[in-house]
Amino acid sequence: MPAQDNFLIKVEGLVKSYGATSVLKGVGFSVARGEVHALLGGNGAGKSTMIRIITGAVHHDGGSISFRDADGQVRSEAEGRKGVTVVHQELALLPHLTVAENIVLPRYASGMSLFDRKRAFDQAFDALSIIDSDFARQSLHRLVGSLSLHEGQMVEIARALSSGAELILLDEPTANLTAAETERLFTVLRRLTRENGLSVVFVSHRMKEIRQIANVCTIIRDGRTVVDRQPIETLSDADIVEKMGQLSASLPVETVAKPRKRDGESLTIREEGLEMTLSPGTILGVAGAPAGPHTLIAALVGAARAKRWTVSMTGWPERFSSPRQAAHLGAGFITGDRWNKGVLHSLPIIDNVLASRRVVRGTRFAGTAERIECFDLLQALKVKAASLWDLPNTLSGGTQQKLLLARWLGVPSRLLVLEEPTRGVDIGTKKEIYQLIRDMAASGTIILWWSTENAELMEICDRVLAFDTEGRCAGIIDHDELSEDRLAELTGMAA
Ligand SMILES: Nc1ncnc2c1ncn2[C@@H]1O[C@H](COP(=O)(O)OP(=O)(O)OP(=O)(O)O)[C@@H](O)[C@H]1O
Repeated sequence: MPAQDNFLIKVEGLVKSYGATSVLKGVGFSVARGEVHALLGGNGAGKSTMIRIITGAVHHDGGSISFRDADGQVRSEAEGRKGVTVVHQELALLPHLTVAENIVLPRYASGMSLFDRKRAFDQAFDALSIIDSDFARQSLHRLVGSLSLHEGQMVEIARALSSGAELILLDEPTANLTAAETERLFTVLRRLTRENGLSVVFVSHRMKEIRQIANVCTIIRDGRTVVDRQPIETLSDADIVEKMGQLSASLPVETVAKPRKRDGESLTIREEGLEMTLSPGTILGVAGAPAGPHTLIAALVGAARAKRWTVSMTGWPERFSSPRQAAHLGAGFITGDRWNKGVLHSLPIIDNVLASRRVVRGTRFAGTAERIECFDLLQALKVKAASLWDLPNTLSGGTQQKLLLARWLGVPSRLLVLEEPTRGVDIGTKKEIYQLIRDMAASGTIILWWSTENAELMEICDRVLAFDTEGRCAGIIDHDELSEDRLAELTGMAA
């Protein structure tokens, strides 16, 4: 452990409230040079709030932040912050600029620098090549607005890695990255911490990845530090879960599955050379880089432009004409692009939760019965909101994800399509969500679940449809044959 004065950053007694809500109640946190530090805690514990205070985006009400240079000399907050960069859960890219412009923009922050296009493109190419040189070659001139969420994530991470920062704060960076991209990112982080003394703060709810990359961890619970700079290998998963106050995650999982309703309608999905019939209650996992899964998902939710896939189910057309038609006919959808396509930012929590019900039922306003329904749904998902009428941006990222899930819970659907449904959700709640989805399957709903987290697919799915990196179907694996190796082989993502 470094000497007391050798920390790059030290946060002490940090306090922050929003109105009557006390969020940080004296948090302490420090990061040494050259370490990968896991910052852990359940949804709403205060991790993002602390990160925003460190970067200066949010003011704190009390406590202190101090920065030191490599010689241990104290720096001003303004000077220290110059060495800090952050990748937030929600991407912060400018859609009307190209990929290259987005990557180099922070280097022109003074407003006085002249923009040298050739140099900028070279710098951006180098930055993006750190993660994926093919993607770098193809994408530099593309507008960021035309990128998928997954591509945007790579651009944002490349920008941070190439910024020359001494400290990178990564808030759930691997959601939307495939296993191979995550492995490449980790290789780069290991190299930069070892060779350049870069410090990394890694916020994640994916235990396996936390153990792969982090040396040390701090756990925050309800606005207070409960574990301070402890080497991660000294804590078992159960210890971490217990310290986070997530006892539900360590409860035994249901070993006897509920009997599934199998006598309803089956769904057949088809493309050239592939036909697959899903009986009611099937949970079909979808694995692989987004190119393939996205075409299938778009077809199932009425958003496809290409005519690659057709579906057949009684009362359904071969291809949905719109998302509205799909929803009316019983195909629900939870997008993986929470920020742009999921959360209704200017509407209160209650409207966010009831959105799907309103489309299906054709209602517009929240009556007393709907308010009670919304309240019950939030309770089922353990969402703590001061009021149903607050805006969703008063909730933490993982809690916003729960709002999207609440939208479809209990809505009688024939099919529910889920893209990374547990993104940013804490370990305890993940288990509860698995159970809720299993219950929906038991009532006969067919579930299609795309995830970049293989462990999750192996836990929840009856079968997995794997796509290769070109977007072609590479194979179907039954639950009993599922393994990390098999998934890596079929998706072309062996690390
Ligand atoms: N602008 C705001 N107004 C009111 N409350 C807020 C605001 N921003 C955050 N909060 C509250 O602060 C608490 C901590 O949120 P924060 O985003 O820091 O949690 P987190 O630990 O990052 O959670 P997650 O793992 O879900 O991202 C939450 O209860 C949240 O509702």
